[in-house]
Amino acid sequence: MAELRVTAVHKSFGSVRALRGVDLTVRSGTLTAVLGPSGSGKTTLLRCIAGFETVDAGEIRLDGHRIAAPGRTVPPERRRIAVVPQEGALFPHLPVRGNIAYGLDRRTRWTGRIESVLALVGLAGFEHRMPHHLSGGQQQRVAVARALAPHPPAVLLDEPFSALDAALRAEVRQDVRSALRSDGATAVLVTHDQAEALSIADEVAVLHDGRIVQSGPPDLVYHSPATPWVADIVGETVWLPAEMTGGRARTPLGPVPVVTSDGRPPSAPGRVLLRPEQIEVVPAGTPAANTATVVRRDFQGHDTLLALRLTDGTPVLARIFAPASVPHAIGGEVGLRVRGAARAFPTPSGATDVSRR
Ligand SMILES: Nc1ncnc2c1ncn2[C@@H]1O[C@H](COP(=O)(O)OP(=O)(O)OP(=O)(O)O)[C@@H](O)[C@H]1O
Repeated sequence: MAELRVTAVHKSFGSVRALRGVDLTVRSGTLTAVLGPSGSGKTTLLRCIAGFETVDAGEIRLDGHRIAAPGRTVPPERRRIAVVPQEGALFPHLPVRGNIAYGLDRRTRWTGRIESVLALVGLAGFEHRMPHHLSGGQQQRVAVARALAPHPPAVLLDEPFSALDAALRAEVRQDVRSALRSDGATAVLVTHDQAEALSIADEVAVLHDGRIVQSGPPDLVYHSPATPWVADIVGETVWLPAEMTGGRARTPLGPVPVVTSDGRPPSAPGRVLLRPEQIEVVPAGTPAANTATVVRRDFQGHDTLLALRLTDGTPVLARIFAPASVPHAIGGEVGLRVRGAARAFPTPSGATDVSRR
């Protein structure tokens, strides 16, 4: 397995600038999730890495070798990078074994590699099944086994779990993650699903309009987003207008300690970011709590996301975990307190975004 390094890559289609100077490094044996909304350039980036598209500027290196630059393109078959598409695209007329053997040389077919990659994805003993006798999740596991079998230098996964239903998706992605890890694969997964990116990647790279705007470990990107846009794309947000002085912010939820990306205490008006799990719901009338009215409930099984409105009209989201200790009927009143510090974005443009929710 090899390090993958994308440096200042640009790619346009006519007047559409799909990639505008992408920098991305995927360390050997790690998985990076490229997270971005529709049209941000995820598939184009994957296709440039795989060799299905040329690059207009910049370069891509795999294990130190330059595989793409303007006027220099190593063809896809010589890159040996494996691609797992959205739906497995298995050969329907071949059994599982035949599907995996397809890309292997004759000798490797009989080394036990097919059995070992099947075991890695949790399908030991499935060699003779036909694809139409497999569930969607099993088909995707076979697609991953097929990708890993020839020991490719890198594996690219293009929204590989999007066709699976929610419960199966969580299970298959964790199994695929551990298969990639056990095999030491260098992998890039593109997705627009923030939960997927945060849950399976070693690093998350956030793509916005053809540029990586932040990359780092999932907890860093979630807790210390570089911009308000990144904050919104990686999770639910509570934006509050704030006056900031000496490491504290005056907000509609009262005084809150704040942190900034450079560690310096902000001293400007702007807005602060909290995550819904930082909002503690207590009984209405609790001393030092802010009164709020419940306007919507989104029950998610293990937790519930509450949309609330403070008495001054400010919208707030709170995540409460089952079993809820405080009644929270729609239209009812509760008290709110803040846990931990807020992230400060001392920009005067804050009010516009706050009004979105
Ligand atoms: N072959 C092409 N010809 C013209 N425009 C293209 C082509 N491929 C992609 N684009 C444009 O480039 C931009 C980025 O597209 P891309 O498919 O890479 O985004 P994406 O993040 O993968 O989106 P999605 O999540 O919807 O698949 C879009 O504006 C798209 O319309």
